[in-house]
Amino acid sequence: MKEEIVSAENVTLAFDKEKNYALSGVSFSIQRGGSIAFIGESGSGKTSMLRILLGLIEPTSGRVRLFDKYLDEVDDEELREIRRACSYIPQDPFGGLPPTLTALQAVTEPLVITRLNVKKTGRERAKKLLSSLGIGETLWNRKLIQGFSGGQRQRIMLARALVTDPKLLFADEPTSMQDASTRMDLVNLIRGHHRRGMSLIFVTHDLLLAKAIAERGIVLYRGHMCETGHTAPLLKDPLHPYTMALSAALPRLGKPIEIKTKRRPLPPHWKGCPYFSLCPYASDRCHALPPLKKIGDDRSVACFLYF
Ligand SMILES: Nc1ncnc2c1ncn2[C@@H]1O[C@H](COP(=O)(O)OP(=O)(O)OP(=O)(O)O)[C@@H](O)[C@H]1O
Repeated sequence: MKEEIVSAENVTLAFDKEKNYALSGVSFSIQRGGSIAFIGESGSGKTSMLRILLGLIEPTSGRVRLFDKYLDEVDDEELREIRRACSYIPQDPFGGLPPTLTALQAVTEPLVITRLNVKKTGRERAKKLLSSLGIGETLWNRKLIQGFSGGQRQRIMLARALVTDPKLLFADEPTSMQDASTRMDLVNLIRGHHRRGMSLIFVTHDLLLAKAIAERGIVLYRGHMCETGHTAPLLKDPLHPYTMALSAALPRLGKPIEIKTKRRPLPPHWKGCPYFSLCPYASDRCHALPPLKKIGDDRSVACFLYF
């Protein structure tokens, strides 16, 4: 059986004293070489989850284990060692790179920080990664990061993340500024590293992209897990009304699928289903919070339609 590389146990995160939760009871695990996508709209808690997994913020409750170590038990050196095995692509390409370096310097910098080979082979690897992402020789040496566009910076961030051959990649909407063709270059590069053993935690609002890149998905809505499972059935046969709405919103040929949503005001300190205010199937039962129910081998859904 494969080793578990990441696990989150009932993670919650509250940002204020009123206990408005950015995350509520999120649990999952990934085995070595596995991949998972967090899928959800803006504000659903995807980035907060990544930052907790990286040890950048502490959860209000719950625990995270990376490479068999609980993050709340490791000392600084152990945390540094864990981080050396990981790469993180933050969401913001404008804040995520040192502005006064050239592209090549920005990509080789992690090799210096992680004390990996920065000499010939490291530089060659950096150049190869940049070229494969359309940042050629004329750009990588001559131009400083501050002169690159958002989309180009995203590609440089990906090269910088992959140059150390990480065991685990955390990627937060890494293709959001790409057009359709360059997006596939990024996706294919990530997939190639994943096929060679890299584990992956990917954040996106796009169900289709989640399927292209990750084997499993967790659909988050207002910090709650609505549905989990393999990404292909999540897309093809969504069970939770929120996943249905995400799937229906995807561009497709022919007549668009219409999902009737209702808008109901939520009372303050609502403790029921987080999707209640928009759900076309909401009933009185949904004033309680539906637990995540296992449906089949690798599918769970938190909705009273399935109880
Ligand atoms: N530092 C903070 N202080 C207060 N609230 C915060 C803070 N960071 C995030 N939040 C809130 O937590 C919730 C989840 O935010 P998060 O950034 O994790 O969502 P997201 O799904 O990544 O959104 P996006 O796709 O827009 O980046 C949001 O309601 C957000 O306003």
